[in-house]
Amino acid sequence: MEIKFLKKVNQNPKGEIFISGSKSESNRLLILNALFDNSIEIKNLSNSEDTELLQNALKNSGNKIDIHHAGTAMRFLTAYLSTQENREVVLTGSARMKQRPIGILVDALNSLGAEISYLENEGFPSLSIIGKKLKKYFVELDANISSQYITALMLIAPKLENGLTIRLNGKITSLPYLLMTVELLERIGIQIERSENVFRIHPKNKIQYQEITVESDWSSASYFYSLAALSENPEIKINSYFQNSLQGDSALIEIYKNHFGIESEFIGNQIVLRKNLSLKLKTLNLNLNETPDIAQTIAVTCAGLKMKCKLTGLETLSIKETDRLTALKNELKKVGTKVQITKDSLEIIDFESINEIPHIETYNDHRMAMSFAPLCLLMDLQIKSPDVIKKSYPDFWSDLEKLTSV
Ligand SMILES: O=C(O)C1=C[C@@H](OP(=O)(O)O)[C@@H](O)[C@H](O)C1
Ligand SMILES: C=C(OP(=O)(O)O)C(=O)O
Repeated sequence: MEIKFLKKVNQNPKGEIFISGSKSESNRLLILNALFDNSIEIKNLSNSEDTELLQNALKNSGNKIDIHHAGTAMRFLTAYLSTQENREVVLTGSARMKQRPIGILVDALNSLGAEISYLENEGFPSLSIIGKKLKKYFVELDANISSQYITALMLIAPKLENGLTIRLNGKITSLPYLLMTVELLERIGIQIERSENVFRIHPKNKIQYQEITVESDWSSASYFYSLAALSENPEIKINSYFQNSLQGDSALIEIYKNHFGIESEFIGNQIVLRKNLSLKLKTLNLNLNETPDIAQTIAVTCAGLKMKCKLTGLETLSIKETDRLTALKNELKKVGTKVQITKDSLEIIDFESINEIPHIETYNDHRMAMSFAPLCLLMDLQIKSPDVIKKSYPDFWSDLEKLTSV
């Protein structure tokens, strides 16, 4: 097994990096392009493996698509393929993908007239999808498991004959991702009305040719906020970000300012991260239901700073690339951090000294590798299967090195 040895770095991180486009925005725009005759010229598309997998899947006209571990792509393609008349496809994925639930989306699509069935376990991939013209225009579904199901429906909605009214039941999880979908649809000229938990998406057959520049990925930026927080005098420049972000993870600006003293100065589309050393660190209480992908980053920042915290709203973490709550508990222990978890929370309760170099397991989860890496400012550590980072951020190791080897 490949291992990355990270030697303790003595310098303060400094330098400039260019992070590629948001994986979430890119994946939405690729589906919209497939539906609307490539009318969008996408600039700064994500170079993540997940986006590449989706791009290849959309070019694949065969009858089997393996989407590996790309959850967003799996959900969006399920909806997309179910509307492609005269096509029959088996949509499958990695072993982990076959444990990530998709029943809520499949039920919703089948209730609209789709013909999707399970090839292995009920409620989970692999799927057999027979493309159909979906004629109904009302659907309701539970919104508390994954917002990706709802986005998947919203993306195909304008192409349905009568558009689609979506009623969401229960608490909406990961809400900013839904709002991102709404804003992107509106940007390409689709009309949407919302009243509380009901979204009405109007039909549209054609859109105008246009260029959209994807903002760089905020979840990827989180690791450098953590790096800044764990150092004394950082000066990290990250590109290219917008003051009006569609990405919920841009909440990092406020979270790292208020709790870790990291100031983000916008200079055009560049953000310069510096540290305000006068902020007194206090126990952190945060609900991360709207920003699940930065939970690991924040937990590890707290561990590195020996700062107690209680992170809540984490109920979706157990069905992501791995069970992220259990993975965090196991690996934080190796860096001397005692953690208690419940099904929706993580609490750092104590710290102890460690006598050996931690070997961090990554559980096929890119975010486990990247969230632990900034600890190299404090200790030597080893990260197993470092290539996992390619799922969202193939340049991560070289960018980290650039900032820590000045
Ligand atoms: O729509 C999206 O692009 C995403 C939605 C979120 O998933 P859930 O809605 O399942 O929490 C997030 O965790 C994922 O990385 C990307
Ligand atoms: C959860 C994630 O991705 P996905 O659900 O698309 O596999 C992620 O990138 O953290």
